[in-house]
Amino acid sequence: MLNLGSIPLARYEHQTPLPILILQTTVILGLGYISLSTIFNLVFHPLANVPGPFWARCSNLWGRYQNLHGQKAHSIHAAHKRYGSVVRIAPNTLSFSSPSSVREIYMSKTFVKEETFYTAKRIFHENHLLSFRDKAAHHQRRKLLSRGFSQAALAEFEPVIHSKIHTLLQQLSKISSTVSVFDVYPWVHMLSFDIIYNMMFGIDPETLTSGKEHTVMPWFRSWRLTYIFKELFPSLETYGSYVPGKIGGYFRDVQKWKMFAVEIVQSCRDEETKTPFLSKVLNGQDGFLGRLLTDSELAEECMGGMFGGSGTTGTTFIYLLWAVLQRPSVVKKLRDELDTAFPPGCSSPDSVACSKLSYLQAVLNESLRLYPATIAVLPRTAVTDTTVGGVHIPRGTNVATQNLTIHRDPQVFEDPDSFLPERWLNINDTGLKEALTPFSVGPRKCIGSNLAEMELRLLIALFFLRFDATIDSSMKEEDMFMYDTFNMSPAGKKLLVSLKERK
Ligand code: HEM
Repeated sequence: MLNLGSIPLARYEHQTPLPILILQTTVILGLGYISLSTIFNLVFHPLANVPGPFWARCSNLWGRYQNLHGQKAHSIHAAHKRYGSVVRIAPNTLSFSSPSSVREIYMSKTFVKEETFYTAKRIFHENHLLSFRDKAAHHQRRKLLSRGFSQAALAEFEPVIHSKIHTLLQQLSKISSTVSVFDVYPWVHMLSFDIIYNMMFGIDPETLTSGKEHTVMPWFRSWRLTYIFKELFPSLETYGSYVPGKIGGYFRDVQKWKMFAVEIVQSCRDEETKTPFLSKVLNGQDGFLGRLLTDSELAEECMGGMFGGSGTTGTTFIYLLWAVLQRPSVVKKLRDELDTAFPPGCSSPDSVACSKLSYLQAVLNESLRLYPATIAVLPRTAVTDTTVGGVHIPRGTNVATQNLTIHRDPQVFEDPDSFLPERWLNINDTGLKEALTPFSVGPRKCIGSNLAEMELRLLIALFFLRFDATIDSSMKEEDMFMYDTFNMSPAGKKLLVSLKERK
């Protein structure tokens, strides 16, 4: 006998449950989207004819993956060697290797900072000088903050730099009298941290004196990880601190850092601080906003300044030691110049006297060339159709150069991979100078370049006048691999040296 009731039941039993159905559809649509966009990127995209690594032409994930592994600048450099002066490093992004393109891109009004990359560089939900994309807003903020980096502000600040370098050298001398080999890396970074913290907040964090990490330092390291994650998932900017576990922990650290910085700014305001930086900007109007900055905005600027000003100078000096100490003839020439300029019993070197030393400057230039603290691409987006190096750039395309490649251009720098300070002596070739862009160029050039150079010149002079140093034989090239996270640092995060006070 026919059982009519069994027919709908059987049909129901063969139906796929709704959640599985949704999942299947999502996967199919997702795969369809990825396949279509890959085909579009490879075949129909306006940049489809520009050469580049296959996966970079397919998807942005190539660059994100390189970022996560600190390899991006190196992979782009290798791509230029393989494919030539214009390389497609993401479906919508071109990298240029010729020094002339640096000026074409970074001095032109046709480009703005690229959105994902620079929004990720915000610290805690607000723009700071580095992250602004709007030109008018940036121009006014830069005008305000420039007061804090003026020649007058730096001259006022120079005694602090001297005193901090003096503390560093005392500590190094003390350590070297007890151990034969030690790691100079954390000490040099404490120096640059103490200097910039002092400049921004007018407070001495005394990490050099105590030899211990400051509370802020781990939060600061966490921030460098948050911007890598934010580039991958921009919505983490808003929700990051709610994510459980380690990744959310980085975002919560940044939150703590922000609260800490706001408190300091508040107390500086209450005490009408005399810090070289804050005293110049606390009571100045931001012309774009038409008002004073809030404590939160100021805190963000100080935190941005700390990012710009600590790892960068510290890392530059570490690489300078690494390069110079392996070359006794360079040490001798530097030392001869210093001994002549500052004979025993003479006053201590100051920034004006150091800026006149041509060999010292040559050594610094060569270190900034081979080991620029920012080796990475600095992406910009075209706001209208334009050209770079004769290549048509449609509106909306991202373009960039990176110092790792510009500074090793064999057409400008003979024997580009060798450390040769002599190339900077008596130069008639303006091309050489123009191709040295460690601080970038144009309206977004580093605002702290004068501070950085002043700090580094003094440190080089005082260090080499006082110590004989050698690199420990256990140090390997791999330890000094330039690990790229926008600002680079040596992969091994150490520099083992032996020091002796000079007689
Ligand atoms: C050797 C040391 C340094 C190097 C190699 C360096 C390099 C750079 C570079 C390449 C840029 C351009 C970034 C971009 O376009 O995305 C930049 C911007 C910046 N740097 Fe430095 N920097 C150094 C030291 C400093 C110091 C000491 C400060 C002090 C606060 C600082 C603060 C900044 C700021 C605030 C910006 C953003 C400027 C703007 O967009 O208007 N930097 N730096």
